[in-house]
Amino acid sequence: MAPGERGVNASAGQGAGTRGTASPHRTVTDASRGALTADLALARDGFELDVSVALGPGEVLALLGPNGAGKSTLLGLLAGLLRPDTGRVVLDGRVLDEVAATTHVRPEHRRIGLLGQDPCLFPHLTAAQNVAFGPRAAGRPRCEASELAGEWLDRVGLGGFADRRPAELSGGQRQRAAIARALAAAPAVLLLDEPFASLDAEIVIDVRRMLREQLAATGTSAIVVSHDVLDAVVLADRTAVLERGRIVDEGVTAAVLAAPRSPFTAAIAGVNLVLGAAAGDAVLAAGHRFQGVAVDELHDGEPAAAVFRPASVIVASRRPEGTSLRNIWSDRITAIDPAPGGARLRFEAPALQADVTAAALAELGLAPGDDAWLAVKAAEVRVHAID
Ligand SMILES: Nc1ncnc2c1ncn2[C@@H]1O[C@H](COP(=O)(O)OP(=O)(O)OP(=O)(O)O)[C@@H](O)[C@H]1O
Repeated sequence: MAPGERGVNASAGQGAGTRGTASPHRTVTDASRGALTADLALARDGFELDVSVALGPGEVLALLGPNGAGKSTLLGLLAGLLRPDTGRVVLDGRVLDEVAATTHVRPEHRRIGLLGQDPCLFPHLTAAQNVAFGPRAAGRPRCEASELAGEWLDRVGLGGFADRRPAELSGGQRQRAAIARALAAAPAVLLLDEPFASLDAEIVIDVRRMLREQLAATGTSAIVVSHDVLDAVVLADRTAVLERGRIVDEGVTAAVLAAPRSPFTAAIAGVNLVLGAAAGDAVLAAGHRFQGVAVDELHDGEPAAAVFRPASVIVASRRPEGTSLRNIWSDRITAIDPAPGGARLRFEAPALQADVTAAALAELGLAPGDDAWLAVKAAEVRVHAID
């Protein structure tokens, strides 16, 4: 593959569509490294995971989803810490798990690194010794491993901190050292489970940028579990959304956010999502017709979604009269939350949100439990098919 060419082909899902092919961030340096396919099922205490994931060489996939969706379980299976009930994991042509053939490669021999939100550095070793640990364990001579550790600490911006122990580093520096340690072991795939969750917001920006640069420079494939949509936007080529053990949305990150298929995806994208049945360029849902602009080929009666921004919703205490607005309905307010410049009103059925200015809220005189009239211009509503 030519430098700069992007050869990604992640697909994950049980019926969820895969959107787009562009891959914005990656420069793949080793086309044969980090190609992962996994079909996995695991049932445990009432929870069932059933997913297919495919990761191209050097590709970064963001895995988003609500609490308890199974994100950490999936990473545990890929890392070899958990054994699937059924399924298969193949990395660069090598079978790591094949339940039918009782094949299971142990975690330390899979070439898959796992990094959690806690850096888990050895407390009694210096930063340099921590980073040298993987190369030493892989049989590199001490001086070579130490030289490599020095190079890695430079790469992650810790050049002057080689002799410090973890307790003498800040949280951000510890996570940088942990990323250096993970990458110094030269994994084909790096799994990151909420790697920035314990860091302050301003530090996250720098550490996230550093991680993106180093993944790209090394051509390491990665799956990043996160609750933060920015991780998907900044780090990932593609995004998959996991809910209740199934992948419900997957594709190029921008496409997933622009045309969400699940309420969780819509929430992280900051848009309203009304799921229903297609009728012309509209969606029939909750007894209303949401007229919009079709961005997909729609088939009457087939599942479809209407997507619009909370700021596009007009809120009134009386039914708007004599207007050209096509979409007008009433709904009950469940909550009013502060929002930049005013308030965000949450509604019951269909469940959606509207942003109003503080002045408009005062004029409306509405409170939770009240019914309000809502309207949105058809031009502001995107309608897409759900396949
Ligand atoms: N060790 C365990 N034994 C049994 N069930 C578990 C275990 N760990 C997690 N679970 C259950 O498996 C399901 C998936 O959990 P998992 O931790 O994978 O979700 P998650 O998406 O990573 O959630 P979060 O975002 O909260 O970390 C949940 O129902 C959880 O209660």
